[in-house]
Amino acid sequence: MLPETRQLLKLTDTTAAKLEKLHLHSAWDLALHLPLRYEDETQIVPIAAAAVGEICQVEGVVVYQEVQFKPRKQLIARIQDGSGAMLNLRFIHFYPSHQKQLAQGETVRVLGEIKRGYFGDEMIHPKIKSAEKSDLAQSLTPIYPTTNGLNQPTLRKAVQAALNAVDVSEILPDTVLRKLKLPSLAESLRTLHHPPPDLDMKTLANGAFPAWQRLKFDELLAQQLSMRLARQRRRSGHAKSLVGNGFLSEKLLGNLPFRLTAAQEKVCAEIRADLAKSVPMHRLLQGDVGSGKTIVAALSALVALENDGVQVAVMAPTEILAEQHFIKFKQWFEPLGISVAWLSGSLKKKEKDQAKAALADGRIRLAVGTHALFQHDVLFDNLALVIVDEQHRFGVAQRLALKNKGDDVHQLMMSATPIPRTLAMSFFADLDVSSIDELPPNRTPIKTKLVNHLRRAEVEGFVLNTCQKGQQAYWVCPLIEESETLQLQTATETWQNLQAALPNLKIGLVHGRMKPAEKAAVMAEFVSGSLNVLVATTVIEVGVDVPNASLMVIEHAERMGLAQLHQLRGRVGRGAAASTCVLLFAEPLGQISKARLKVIYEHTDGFEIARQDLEIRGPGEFLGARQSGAPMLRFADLATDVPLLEQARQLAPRLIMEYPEVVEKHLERWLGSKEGFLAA
Ligand SMILES: Nc1ncnc2c1ncn2[C@@H]1O[C@H](COP(=O)(O)OP(=O)(O)OP(=O)(O)O)[C@@H](O)[C@H]1O
Repeated sequence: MLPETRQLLKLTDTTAAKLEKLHLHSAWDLALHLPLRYEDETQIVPIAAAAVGEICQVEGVVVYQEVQFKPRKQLIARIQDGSGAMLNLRFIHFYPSHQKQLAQGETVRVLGEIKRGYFGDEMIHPKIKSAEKSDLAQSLTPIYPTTNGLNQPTLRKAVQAALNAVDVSEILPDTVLRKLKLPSLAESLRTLHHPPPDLDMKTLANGAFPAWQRLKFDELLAQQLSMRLARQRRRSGHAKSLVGNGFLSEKLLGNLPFRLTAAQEKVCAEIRADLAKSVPMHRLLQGDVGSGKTIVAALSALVALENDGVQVAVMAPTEILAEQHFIKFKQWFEPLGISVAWLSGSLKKKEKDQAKAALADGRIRLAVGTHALFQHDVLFDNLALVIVDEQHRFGVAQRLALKNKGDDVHQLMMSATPIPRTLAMSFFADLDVSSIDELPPNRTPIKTKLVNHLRRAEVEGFVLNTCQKGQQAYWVCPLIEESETLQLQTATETWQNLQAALPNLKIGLVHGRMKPAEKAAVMAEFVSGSLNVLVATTVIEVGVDVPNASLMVIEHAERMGLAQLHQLRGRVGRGAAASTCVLLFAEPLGQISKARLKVIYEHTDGFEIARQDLEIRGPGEFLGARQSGAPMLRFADLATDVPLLEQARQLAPRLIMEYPEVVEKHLERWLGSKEGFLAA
C-alpha cells in the first residue's frame, strides 16, 4: 500500500499490513470490498423461535457458567429468556473477561449461528454485548471478508474512510446507463455498505438486487476491457516460432505406461499449431479433474524444447501444486536427458542462486516453480513458452510479473474449473480454448456415499480397512468462513481424534498455516506412501495426484460448494483400485445443501455438475455462496450472470473505440493501477 494511501485513510501500519493480506492496496480496492453477508442486530429473536442454522440475535439471563476441562478446556454458559427456552454458549478460546461478562445473573445479548450441540442448541463463539448498554441497530450490519487479526469494526472504519476518499461519480456514458437500467455506482455502493433501515436481509442477499447487478456489471466490464486490451497488445507481439521435430515427445510417449486419449491428441495438435506461429500463443487448456492435463503440458513443453536453446517455465499458484508438477516433470524428462530446475520462495538462498544462475546462462532449459519464477531477479536466457496452472489463483501483481518476463512468449494456461466452451470463449474475450472432454479409459468410477457425521466410527473403520489393503486415504476438513483459527482447530482436532481411534495407522496433517517447506514435507510423505492417512484443510483441493489414494472423506460436505466437492473428490479414482468418496454431513440440511449433495451423489462429470450448480443456485443464494472460480471475478458469477456478461462484452469494444478516457478510469478503479489491466 502506498504511504499516501495509508495516510489518506489514516491507517495504522498493522491495519495496512492486514489489508495487504486481503489484496486491498488502494482506496478503490477498499471501496469495492463488499460485505460477504449481513447480520441482523435490529431485533431480538425469542430463543424458542430461533431455528438451527440461523444467525440471529437473542437476549437472556445467564443461569449457569462453567469452565470444563474434558474433552478439552472450554467455557460453557447457559442463558434463558422470557420464552422460557435456554441456549448454550460455548467458547473454546476465552479470556477472563468472557467469564465476567457471562457471570450468573447478567443479562446478555448474543449474536451467532444456532447449532445443534451435544447438550442441546448452542452458539459457538457468539458476539456478546451487555443488554443494558447497547441499543438495537437501525439497519443491517455488513460483515466483510477478513483475515486473522483484523476485526470487523476496524475493517468497517477503513472501508468508510475509503468511501469518503474516492470519487464515485458516474463515468459511464449516459446512453449506456439508460440502456442498462441499473442504479448509479455511488448509490449501489452506499446501499451495499450501509443498507437503509427498510431493506431486509432477503432482498440484500439476492444477487438480482439492482445494487449487486451494478457491481457485477462493472466488474465484468473491467474484466472484458482488460482482456480485450491485453489481447490487442499480444497480437502485435512477436514470439519465436517453435516447430518440434518430434524426437523428444516421441521418446516420452514411448516411455509412458498409457496411450493418449483422442481428446489429449486433439488438444496437443491445437497447441502445436499455435506454437509454430510467430504470434504469441495465448491458450487456455481446460479439462475435468483427472482428465490428464499434465501430460499435455509436458508434451507442449517438449515441442518447445526440441528447438535449440529454448527455455520453458511451468508455474503453479501454490507450493504443493508446483512441487507435484516438479516431481512429474522430473520423472518424465530426466530419462530424456533434460534437467529440471525447481524454484520456490522456500528454497534456501544458495540453492536459489544456483538455479537462477543456471537459468540465466541457459544451462537449464526447464524450470518449475511458484511465482518465485517471475521475480525481477530471475533472468532467463531464452524463454519461449510459459505454462501457467490455475492462473486465476494468481493475483494481479503476479500476473504482471509474468507478463514482464515475456510479453513475447507463448502462454498456455491450464484450468480444472470447467466452464462450458462457448461461455469460456465469451468470458475470455475470444481467448483460444482447448478442452479435454474425455477421461482416460479404465478408470473405475468413484463410489460416492453420503453419511451422517454421527456415524463417524463406521467411517473410521472403513479408513482402517482401506489402509490395511495398502491403499491410502484423505480426510478433509472444510474452510470455515472468516475464521482460519477455527478451521485449523477442527483440522487439528480431527487429526488427534483419528490418531486416537486408529493407533496403528500413520496419520499426517497438512493445513494452510504451515510453512511451505513443512507442507511439502508432509505431502512428500503421503506421496511416498509412508503416511496412510492425510488429514487436510482444503489446501489439497487442486492438483494433488496420488494414484494410490482410494478413499476421500469430506467433513461437513453440506457446507461446501459443488465445484469444490467435485475437485476434492477428483483426488481419488486416479489409480486402478476402486475408489470411494464419503461425504459426511450434519443435519439439519437446508434445501440447497440437500440439492447439492444429491447432484454430487448422482453425477461425476464436471461439466454436468457445473450445469446443475447453475440451476440450484438461483440468484437468491448469492451472498454466502460467492465462489466464482473464474479469474478476476469477485461478485459476478458465470453460472448466473451470463446476461450481464453479454452486455459487458458488447459494450467493451465500443468504449475502447469511442471513450478511451472512460476505459482508463474504469480500469483504474477496478484493477488498482493502470498497469493492472495489462496483466490480464
Ligand atoms: N491417456 C491416459 N491414460 C491413462 N492414464 C492417464 C492418461 N493421461 C493421464 N493419465 C494419468 O491420469 C492421472 C491424472 O492426470 P493429471 O494429473 O494430468 O490430471 P489433471 O487433468 O491435471 O487433473 P487435475 O486437474 O485434477 O489435477 C495421472 O496419474 C496421469 O498419469
